[in-house]
Amino acid sequence: MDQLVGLVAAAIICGIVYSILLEWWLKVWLPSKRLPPGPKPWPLVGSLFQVRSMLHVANFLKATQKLESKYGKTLTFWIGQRPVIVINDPQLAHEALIKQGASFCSRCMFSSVGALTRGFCTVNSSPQGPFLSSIRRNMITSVFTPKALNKWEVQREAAIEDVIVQIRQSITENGGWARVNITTVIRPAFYKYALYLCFGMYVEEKVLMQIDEIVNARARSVWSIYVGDYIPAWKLVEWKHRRNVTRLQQEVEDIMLPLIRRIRELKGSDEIIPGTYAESLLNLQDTDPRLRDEGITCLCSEMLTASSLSVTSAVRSGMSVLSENQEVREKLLDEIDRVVGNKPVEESHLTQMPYLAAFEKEILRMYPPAITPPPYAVVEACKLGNYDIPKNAVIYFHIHAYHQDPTAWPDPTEFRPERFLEEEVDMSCKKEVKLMPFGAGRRICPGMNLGLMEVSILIARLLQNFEWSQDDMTAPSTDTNDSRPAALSALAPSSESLRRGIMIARIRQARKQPS
Ligand code: HEM
Repeated sequence: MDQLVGLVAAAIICGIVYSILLEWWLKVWLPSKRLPPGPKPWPLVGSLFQVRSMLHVANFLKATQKLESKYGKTLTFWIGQRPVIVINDPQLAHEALIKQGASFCSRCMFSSVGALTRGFCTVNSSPQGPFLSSIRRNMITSVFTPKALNKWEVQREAAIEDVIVQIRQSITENGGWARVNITTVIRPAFYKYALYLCFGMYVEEKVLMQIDEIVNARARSVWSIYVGDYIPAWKLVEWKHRRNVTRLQQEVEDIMLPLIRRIRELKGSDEIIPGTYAESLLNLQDTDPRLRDEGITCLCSEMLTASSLSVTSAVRSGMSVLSENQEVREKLLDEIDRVVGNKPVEESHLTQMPYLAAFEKEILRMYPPAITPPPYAVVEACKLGNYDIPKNAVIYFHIHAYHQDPTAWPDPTEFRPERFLEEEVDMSCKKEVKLMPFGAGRRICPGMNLGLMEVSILIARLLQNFEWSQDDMTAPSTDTNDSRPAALSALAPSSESLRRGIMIARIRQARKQPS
């Protein structure tokens, strides 16, 4: 009995304390901040129970657009004591990323990300500072300069040829047609390429499969919000995720550490290919002791993830649109025939193919592989428009919202590559944020030119070699890595086929040459 009275008394006291806290939070603390508006958060948990699907980034961002009529295009939510600000307004995104780039250039040091990157040892996850400058500069000079890109052209061509040969083989074995999953055909070929670029050697099929599992897990963790990153006590609930992440990181190290040691031992000898990404990182290690071997494994696996996920997603969207849009398909084929005839499209041909470039931009506008960059952390408290942005704010830039803005894009839901022939749009967003599939500002994707080239070449070659049609017989997608929100897929000619990326391929018959 005494116990029951004690429990009831404790519950009443907790209730009173919570109400006082709520009153103070809503009436005193919150109004003292001039943050962008948003639903009134609850103490301790914030907006977690007010926004549906807040823990899934794509669904969360989609939900914020429904709240625009009430709060405007820039909104604040809360998880625990931390504000999460979503910028759906392209002008404000430009002000933040370009005009105030020095404040909006860091990443959030979430423990869920730290566990997967040995303490933020990737370009993507590293917070602003000298270490980021050093690894980002190294990545650009050793992988993305024209000279470095030329060096690996043969391997890129081999990866593309690998994709074509595989599809052709399936068609032959199946008696004239094949059901092709674009994702599972392209990704391993690109892992192979990226592994060669990193270590100067090819690896067995078994290792490629293992890498695919790791890449998928990384992708999932990017598209989820882990409450434990905001409310430390919640980490207990997310123990399973943390255990999986640690296991995966261990697997990456088991595969890559021996390769790194081999390069260290044989550096300078003719037993290894010179100028690989891993070798450049070992050189960097000589001057920067913060970079350990485990960190090099993270940077190399970032190369695998970055070079395969977005490219595959864009090609999958492109092929799906082409399989249903005969007019665009014919225009592309005409251009390909005119520039290369029966020869395969190569990197050097791309500058002569404006329609292919316009088609690719329209794909990236309608179906951006990343609907937001990874969340930004604000370096120091600052003003943005009329708002005060506190130092620890988490910022999401909603790329999909900018690409569908009716004031920037006439008929934004219509798929029309010609819009990019009529108007030059700068994807680096220096003057304005309009088309931002690669992010913008100091963290803009360093692989932009390579990504654009790979997507164009793959689309052109897949179209040159095969006839594509939708596969209406397959089951709905179980691809958990498809980050596109349902609203975005709904804009596609056939939303389910686009999500699945599974299509029927046949060998393309020779076309009549255009006059
Ligand atoms: C169609 C292809 C691609 C798309 C759409 C894409 C998109 C993006 C986006 C949206 C970001 C975030 C930028 C920001 O934070 O503002 C990013 C960052 C990054 N991307 Fe890409 N990317 C592509 C291809 C590639 C390729 C091929 C590589 C490398 C092989 C690459 C490497 C990276 C890296 C390292 C970062 C992190 C940059 C940083 O945080 O400083 N990307 N990418």
